[in-house]
Amino acid sequence: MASFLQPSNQPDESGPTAAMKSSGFQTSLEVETIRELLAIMGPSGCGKSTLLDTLSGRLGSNARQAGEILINGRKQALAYGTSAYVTQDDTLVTTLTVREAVFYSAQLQLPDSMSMAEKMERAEITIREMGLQDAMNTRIGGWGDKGLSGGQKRRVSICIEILTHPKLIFLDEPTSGLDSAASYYVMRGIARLDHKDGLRRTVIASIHQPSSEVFRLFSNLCLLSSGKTVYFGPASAANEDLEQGSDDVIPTEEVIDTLVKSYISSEYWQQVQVKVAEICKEDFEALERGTMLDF
Ligand SMILES: Nc1ncnc2c1ncn2[C@@H]1O[C@H](COP(=O)(O)OP(=O)(O)OP(=O)(O)O)[C@@H](O)[C@H]1O
Repeated sequence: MASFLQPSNQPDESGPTAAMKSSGFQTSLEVETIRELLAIMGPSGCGKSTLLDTLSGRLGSNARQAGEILINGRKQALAYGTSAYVTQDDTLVTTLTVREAVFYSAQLQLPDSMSMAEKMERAEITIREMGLQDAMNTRIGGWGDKGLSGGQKRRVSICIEILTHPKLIFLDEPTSGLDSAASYYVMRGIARLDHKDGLRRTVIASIHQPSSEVFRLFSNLCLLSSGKTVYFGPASAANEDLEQGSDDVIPTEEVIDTLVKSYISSEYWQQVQVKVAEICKEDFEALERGTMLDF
């Protein structure tokens, strides 16, 4: 698996890179997750959903935002179909089967240039990609009308959002309300997408208390505390970095301050700065050559 710090030699095959610098919420984050999964973690109220909303351009007008969000090193709006946002709530029509729900959605979302047969095929492939082939003809169901399990419903919601093959996928707590097995199947479906269809995606998910199996699926971790980044780097390296604590009782604010300072003076922070600068330079050079980075 490629490290998140490895430069891409083939920018035209890469997924998008989102970078957010020093927002007005005092969150400072640069995200580089080409072909990998980034977990945004932290205690309740630390700002996970806010960061996700900010990166995806969904932040409400009543919130103040500063800094900039760069996609592949450039300020640009996310074009229709290039990104998807899967919310915590499944808003599905309970009387439809999985096949019907995904196919109807394909008819609405996919371009007129695709034939009905192609749309049907895309729907079926997407259902299989998310491991729902055995539930293809099961009604979604709701209160008093037992249908799919919670985890299966979440996977149907994800199917509907990935029909257009977005390269940037935001997931807000995709495992909330699910047991550890269902959480694992949801996240494994997402993690395997690239391998199944060969399309490369950037996935950014806020996640609460993942099991160790789910955590291992993530390549990178952004750990927040009170809206500040206390760690951003390879998920596998987070343990050793954060376990160096002390037994002394220190006020929470002081601990957060120490963690933020320690992160900013760490090699991970330095490497992220270098990587973001490289991406911006690559984009500038691509612009000069007239070969824009593909999104
Ligand atoms: N960087 C920040 N600076 C200041 N306030 C922030 C910041 N990020 C989020 N907030 C505020 O903190 C509150 C909680 O944020 P948010 O809902 O994003 O947290 P969360 O981690 O997603 O919480 P939960 O896990 O409980 O869903 C919101 O009122 C939000 O406006």
